[in-house]
Formats: sequence, structure tokens, C-alpha cells
Amino acid sequence: MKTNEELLAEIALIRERLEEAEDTLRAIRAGEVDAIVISGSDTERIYTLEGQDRAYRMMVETMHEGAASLSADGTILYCNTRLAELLGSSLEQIIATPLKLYLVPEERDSFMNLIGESKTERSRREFTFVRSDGSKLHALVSSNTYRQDGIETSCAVIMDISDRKKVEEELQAANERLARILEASSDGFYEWDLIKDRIQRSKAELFGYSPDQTGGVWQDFMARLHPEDRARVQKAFDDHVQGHKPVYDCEYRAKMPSGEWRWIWSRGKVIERDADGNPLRAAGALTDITAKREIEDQRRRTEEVFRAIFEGAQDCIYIKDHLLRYKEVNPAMEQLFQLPAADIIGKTDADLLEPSESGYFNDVDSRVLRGAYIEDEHTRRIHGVPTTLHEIRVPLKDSEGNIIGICGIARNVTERKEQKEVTHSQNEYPSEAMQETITYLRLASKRDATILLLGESGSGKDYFAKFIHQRSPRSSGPFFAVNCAAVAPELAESELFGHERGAFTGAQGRKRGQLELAEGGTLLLNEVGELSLTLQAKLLTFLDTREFTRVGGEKPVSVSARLIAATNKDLKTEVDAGRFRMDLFYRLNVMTITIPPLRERKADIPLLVKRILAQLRFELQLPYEPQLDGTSMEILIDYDWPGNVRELRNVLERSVMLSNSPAVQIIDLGGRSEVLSDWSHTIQFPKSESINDITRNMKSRLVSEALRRSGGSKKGAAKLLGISRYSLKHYLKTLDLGFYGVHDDYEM
Ligand SMILES: Nc1ncnc2c1ncn2[C@@H]1O[C@H](COP(=O)(O)OP(=O)(O)OP(=O)(O)O)[C@@H](O)[C@H]1O
Repeated sequence: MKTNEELLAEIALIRERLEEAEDTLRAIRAGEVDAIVISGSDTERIYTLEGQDRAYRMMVETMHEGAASLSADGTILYCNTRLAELLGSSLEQIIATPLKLYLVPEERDSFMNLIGESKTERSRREFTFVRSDGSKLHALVSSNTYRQDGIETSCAVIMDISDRKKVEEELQAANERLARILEASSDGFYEWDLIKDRIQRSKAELFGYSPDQTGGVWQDFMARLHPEDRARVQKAFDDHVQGHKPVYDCEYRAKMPSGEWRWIWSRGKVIERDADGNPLRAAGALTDITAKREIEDQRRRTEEVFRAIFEGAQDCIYIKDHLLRYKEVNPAMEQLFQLPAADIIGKTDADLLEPSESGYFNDVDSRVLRGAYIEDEHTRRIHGVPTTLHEIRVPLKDSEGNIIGICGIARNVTERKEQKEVTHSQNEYPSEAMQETITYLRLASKRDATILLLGESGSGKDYFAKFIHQRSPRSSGPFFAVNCAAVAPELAESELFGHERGAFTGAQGRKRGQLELAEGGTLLLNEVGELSLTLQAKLLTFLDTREFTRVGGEKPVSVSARLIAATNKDLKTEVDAGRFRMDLFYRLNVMTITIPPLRERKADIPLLVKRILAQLRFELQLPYEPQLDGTSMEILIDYDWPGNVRELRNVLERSVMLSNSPAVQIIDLGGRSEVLSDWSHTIQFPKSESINDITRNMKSRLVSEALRRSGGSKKGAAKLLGISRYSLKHYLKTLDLGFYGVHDDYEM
């Protein structure tokens, strides 16, 4: 029978144990423990406490983690099913086995030490258990040993920390990866302890800071900044710290340890604050953007230069987008349209021009959007005034080469065009032959078909080709003429069809041929019979497809130009002799008009004389109106004119120059008057003319005279002038003498 004291002591012990158990349960509920191990040197003693033992057993069984009691040498005397589960075993298998055997061998001693240490104070340590299937269990073992009546009772708590361990490992791996990435990146980075003002972690080689920097970073950093940037950097940082900006982002110039100034882009944020919101730590990245800033500066400067050109240019410059809306126009463009830029931008030509005109531009622009480079001359009505623009349009591409719009440069050539057209006023000819021809010419001008003009040299084929052009729907476009006989054979293809850069020796840049230049207008091929058979084939292809390739090029170039061919040869005979392609002949011979020779339309001579004298007055800038006397006119009408109107013009020009007065006397007709032995010329020097104009006129006269003396032979004329045949050809071209009908001494 137990004494009252003994019973009271037992009750106190049970109460104490129950309190412990409650603590443990509270800890279990709070999720702090995963397992409890009860060990003691006198388990007998525990088992005799039946009620208490039941309470324990209940407690350990209701725990959702394992628990066991161990003998002094660590043998499992009792455990719950959860521990068996955790160790991947059954209760029967693990009871009576030493728990340390489930540990990885290297941790067994440590485990026994823990049990020993727990005699004096509760001890915890992490251990790695090996389950029966070989997998590992990471656990935190907490052991507590009680001594009661000389009996040691240990209570150990085991926490399954496998998940936490996994997260920790992953975190560590991520940290290592991050460290490697940061190491590999060209950016600098930092983690900055704001309280101690020291860099905790950095790859701030940029500034020469190292992780073991002792502090005082901010002051040092500020001192390294460019004085102009300091206030900005401070503000960006303060704005972020005070919560006005979610991140700190700033560009500044900093002096490197080498003494060199570099542009740095810095962005970062506060990553830790105290309970009052004061910043504790910040982290961020630093990028050296010096190269980028230099490129940007260069681009800015280029843009400024471009702006200056764009705004100061006399020529109209514009940019259109892919829908052909004006995106940018320069002041010259505003002047042309007499509208402010704001009223042009966003509009298309359809909004700004008359409908009959905008259609043509739309067509040309569409081709540029498909990749064509188009140069043309076109007359449009702007505020009712016919305005002729020489315009170059090129496609605008983005960085990937996609066409995103058009850039155009246009020069207003209205004045030049008006001057040129003085010679092309309305014709009314008294002769029947010419009246009939004019009827055909007018008819031809209404259609867009290819025309073949026949007629003797100098009869006016070139003149009437312009006549057709000016009355055709293409009159607002350019008129170009090529004299096939005057171009060296090896250059003929390039002259006509253009060439790409490097197409042949001397082809330094891309050149557009006459055909391309005649875009939107008319091209006259004079002396078409002189074209080589190869070029005849190329021309035929163009007539069939409206496309050709430049010399040395592969991309087909499409051109909308009307072709007028002219010749003084009998093309049929040329076909029979195998010198002209029959298919081309039939292709050209669709609408053939013959210009009658002057001897068959002598009734026109007075009209022609009047017109040519008016032209000469303009061209020679005479202060008076030259007039022929009656007898001179008779001489002219009597003459047979083998050289046709050209000869008439030459005679009149020489007579006007030599007469040097309003009364013009005919001299040197058909070579009957004396050939001047000396090269003598009268020079007019009106105030408006510069020395360049005068020497140009002089050269023009000398060349004309040499050609007259050589009977039209270029070789002879070049010899007389003491220059090469090609220099002479250059003069013929630059002095606008290209169509003097002179004959050459070689075949094309
Ligand atoms: N009807 C005309 N009115 C005024 N000038 C004319 C007329 N016809 C021709 N001319 C002038 O005569 C000269 C020769 O004319 P054009 O060059 O047109 O002849 P062509 O038949 O083309 O000669 P070629 O076959 O040699 O090239 C030019 O100066 C031209 O301006």
C-alpha cells in the first residue's frame, strides 16, 4: 500500500509529465516538432507508471510524426508507427534495434554525443537517416534527458526537415548560379549595407570596390561622379528611398580608378527596410554604357547635320510612309505647296493635288514602294500654276531591309522648262505636205503607241518628236533623246539602259540610262538604224515587257516611257541587208510618220525663217530683232536645202552672227559664198552674261563652225579643232549640240 506522500509524489510526477506532454502537444500542434523519442535508463520505471505510460502512448500515437523510447545505449525500446514510417520500416523491425544504425555512419557518434549532451540541457542537431529503401531522411533531432529518482529519462524531438533541406539546397544552388551569372556578365553589381555604408557583395570592378571594402562608400562614390551629374544621382536615389519611385534608375559619368571617365547606367532598389521603413540594404546593377552613349552622341550630331540640310535645302525634301502619307516635309516643300508643314503632314498627293495629277504620282510611288529608284521630271498644277519638278524618289528601308516608305528630293525646274519650250510653240504650216504631216503628228500625240519618224537628216524628226511629246498625256514628264550614231558602240548599252557599279572598268557608280531617265515621259531614239543587233534585241524585249536590266545588273528595272524611234535610213533595206531585226522593224513600224524634206515644202520657209530668227535672238541674247530683207528670202526659197531645216538654221545663225545688225544678209549658202579663211567671231557681251556663258557660246560656235567646215564629219571637225573625237563628242553633248546630224566615221 502506498503512502500518501508516495501517491502525492506520483501524482506530481504524472502532472509534470502531462504538462511536458501538453507542451509537446502544443509544439506538435504549432508544427514545431515532427517526432518525439522517449529514452530512459530505467524504462521499467516508466512502464510501471501505467496511467502515465498510457498517457504517453496515447500522446505519441496521436502525434502525426514518429516517437520512440531508447535504452541508454540508444536501442529503441518503444516507438510509434510514424517513426517506423519515417524510417521506411515496421514497428516490429525497428523495436529493439539501436536508432543510430539508421543514421549515415559518419553521424552515429555525433548522435550518441547528442544523447549524452541532452542529460544536461535540451540539445538539437540535424541528422541524416537512411531508410530501408536507401533514400535519405533529413531530420532535426531534439533530445531532452530527465533525471528523476536517479533514473534518466530522455525526451527527444525529431523534425523531418527533408523539405526544408531541399529548399535550402535549391536556394544554395540558385545562389551559386546567380553568382556564376553575375561573374560572367559584363555588368557590375552590388549589395550595399546602408547602415554600415559598405558594399557587401560586388563585382564593382568598374569602381575598383571589393567585397572587403571597409565602408564610407557613398562619399567616395559621390566624389567619383562628374560634378554635373551629382545632384541628379542624389535626387534619383532620394526619390526611390522616399518611395516616390519604385526603382532607382540613373545614368552618370564616373571617374574610374584608371582616371578615365565612363558613362554608367545604374539601376537598383532598397531590398530591406526596418519596421519603421528606414532602408537597411540596397542592391543593383551597373552597366558601362560609354560606347552606347558615344554612338548616341554621334547619331545626335548626324541628325543635327541632317536637320540643317533638310531645313536649309533649296530643293524640296520629303518623306512618305507606306500609305504614301507625307511624314516629313522641309521648308522648301512648304513653300512649294504654300502650306505649313502641319497642313501637309498626314496627307497624300490625292489630298493635295488635282485628281488628274495625283494618279500618276500614286503609280510612281507604288513602284518605289516595290523597290524601284525613280527619277523623273513632271509638271503638276500647284494652286493652279503649272510647276515642273525634277524629282528623285528612293525607297526607305528599316534595319531589316523592309521598305517602310519613300524619301523624295525634288527641284523646281519650271523656269528652265519654260525657256526650253520657247522653241516649241504651236505650228501652222502653209505647205500642204506639212499640213498633212501635222495631222498625223497630232493624231500620234493622242495615243501612247510607239512611233517611227522617218525623214532626211535635218528635216526635223527630233523637233517633231518633241512636238508629239508636248501634246501627249506624258507632256508633264521628261523628254530625252539619244543619238544612237553618236555614242561609242561599247558605251551604247550603258548609255541607253544604264549600268550598275563596277559593271565594267570605269563604271564607278550606278548610272541610270536614258530610258530610265525618261520615266513618265518620252524617249527619242534618233538614228535607231545604227543600233547594234544586240541592243536591238534588248530594245525589243523592253518594248514587249516594259522591263530591262542595267549593264552588270540582274534585277529587272521597269520603266513607263514612251518610245519614238527616228531614222533617215530606209529600215526595210536595212532589214533585207541583215543589219536590222525584222521583228523590231515590225514592232516600230506600227505608226510611221514621214517628215517631208524642206525642198518639198518651200512654202514653209518664210514661217521657218521667222521662227528661227526669233529663237536665235533669244539664244544669242541679241538686243535687237534680226530681220531678212526681201531678196535674201528669195535666195532661201530658191535654194534646194539638202541639209533641210538644220541647214536653214545654220545658214541663218551664221548670217545673224556675221551681220552683227538687225538687217540680216544671207551669206555662205550651201558653201557657195566664200569659206572664211580665219576663225573669226563677233562676241556679244550683254550685262547679264558671265564670262562662262560667253566662252560656252564661243565653244559652241567653234564646234559648229568646225563641223560645217568638215561637212559634218566628226573626225574632220575634231582634227580642225585639235581635239580628240571623244572630246568633240563631249562638247556636242555638254554644249547641247548633240543632234546636229553630224555623221560619224564608225559603225555602232
Ligand atoms: N519646224 C521647225 N521649226 C523650227 N525649227 C525646226 C523645225 N524643224 C527642224 N527645226 C530645227 O532644225 C534643226 C534640225 O532638226 P532636227 O534635229 O529635228 O532634225 P532631224 O531630222 O532630227 O535630224 P537628224 O536626222 O540629223 O538627227 C534643229 O535645230 C531644229 O530645231
